[in-house]
Amino acid sequence: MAAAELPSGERRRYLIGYALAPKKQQSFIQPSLLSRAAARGIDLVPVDPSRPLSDQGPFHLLIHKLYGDDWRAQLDSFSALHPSVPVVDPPRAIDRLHNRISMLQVVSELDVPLHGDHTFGIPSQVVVYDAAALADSGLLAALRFPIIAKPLVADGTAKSHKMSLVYHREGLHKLRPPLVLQEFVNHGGVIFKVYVVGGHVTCVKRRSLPDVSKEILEDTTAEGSVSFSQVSNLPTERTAKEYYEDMRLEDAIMPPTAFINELAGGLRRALGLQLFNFDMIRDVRAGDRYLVIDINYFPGYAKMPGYEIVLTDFFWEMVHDDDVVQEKDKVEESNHAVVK
Ligand SMILES: O=P(O)(O)O[C@@H]1[C@@H](OP(=O)(O)O)[C@H](OP(=O)(O)O)[C@H](O)[C@H](OP(=O)(O)O)[C@H]1OP(=O)(O)O
Ligand SMILES: Nc1ncnc2c1ncn2[C@@H]1O[C@H](COP(=O)(O)OP(=O)(O)O)[C@@H](O)[C@H]1O
Ligand SMILES: [Mg+2]
Ligand SMILES: [Mg+2]
Repeated sequence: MAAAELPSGERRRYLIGYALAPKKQQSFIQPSLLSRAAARGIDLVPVDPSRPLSDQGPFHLLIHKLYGDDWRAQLDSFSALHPSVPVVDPPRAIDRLHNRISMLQVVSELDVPLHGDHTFGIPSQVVVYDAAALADSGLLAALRFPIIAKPLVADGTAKSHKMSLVYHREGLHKLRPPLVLQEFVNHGGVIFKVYVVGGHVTCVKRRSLPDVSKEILEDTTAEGSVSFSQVSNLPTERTAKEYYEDMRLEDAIMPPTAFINELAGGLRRALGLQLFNFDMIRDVRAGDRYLVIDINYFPGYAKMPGYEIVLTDFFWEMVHDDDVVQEKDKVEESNHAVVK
């Protein structure tokens, strides 16, 4: 659809403010996105988080991935002054993704119709708040090794991506709580990344950690742990050379589209978020069982095929929904005027 036309024949333009960290701006705000959006009458402009939002714009939509109380206060006062301007997404809904327990709780509680024999869930996990709990055999009894130790907080810092694969109980001593200890599930070295942009869903395959061999799984004396960070972001050549000599990513079979769409739609509704992705693995022990292991707010969309088109369509829909809201406001105002 082309940009909306005003009665004067001019094209109506829409201003979208983005509040993103410099690294995110660099990856997301590509010239190809700016030009695609501009052709639909949408201009993307950076906001200055240190200045009142109401002094900038006027915006038809705000998108953001910034943290902290100051930023939240900024958004709150902006929304109080401009209730009809959508802010994607509400900070309270994003918060849920900053803790690896509350993040996956949503998946456990999700009630969506199942597609055929395909099921979903999350790996078994426990949360550990302090060093004493790491020595508590009762707490750990429910877990089978190997496990992945993940920082409890997922706030986008390098530290929050630092993980350890732990083969044996002894390997736990080195860890620094607060942590989530999650069962490592063999999944054929392939992860499915499902990108959600409003009602749009795209699934891509990425390399993941390789399976742990039968020998190590059965070796009760296996020792130690291995640290790693952001496997899915490792350069392909290096990953392939180090881990994946036998495995071909292109051979991995995608989960059925209907299943992915149902799951993504259910998560979108339950989370109340428009912009996120989730990481999913297929449990090799049960072929049609998928486990969600991670949910990320406003992920690296530029790596999603055709991201410019998908994001521009989303912006267009958001600003036109806004038109509906503004029209509704006008109607309500005139109704009040009549009653008065
Ligand atoms: O840096 P990018 O573009 O690879 O995107 C990161 C994501 O990679 P992905 O799109 O899933 O491949 C990345 O996803 P993973 O954690 O690798 O699953 C995160 O979403 C990361 O955000 P944050 O550091 O957790 O706040 C994302 O980083 P930010 O750019 O938002 O900091
Ligand atoms: N339970 C698990 N079983 C097997 N591999 C996992 C599991 N959890 C995470 N991984 C691997 O570790 C990587 C990083 O874990 P993830 O929870 O996605 O953290 P991050 O937020 O840093 O991306 C995943 O992309 C996947 O390769
Ligand atoms: Mg991840
Ligand atoms: Mg993550």
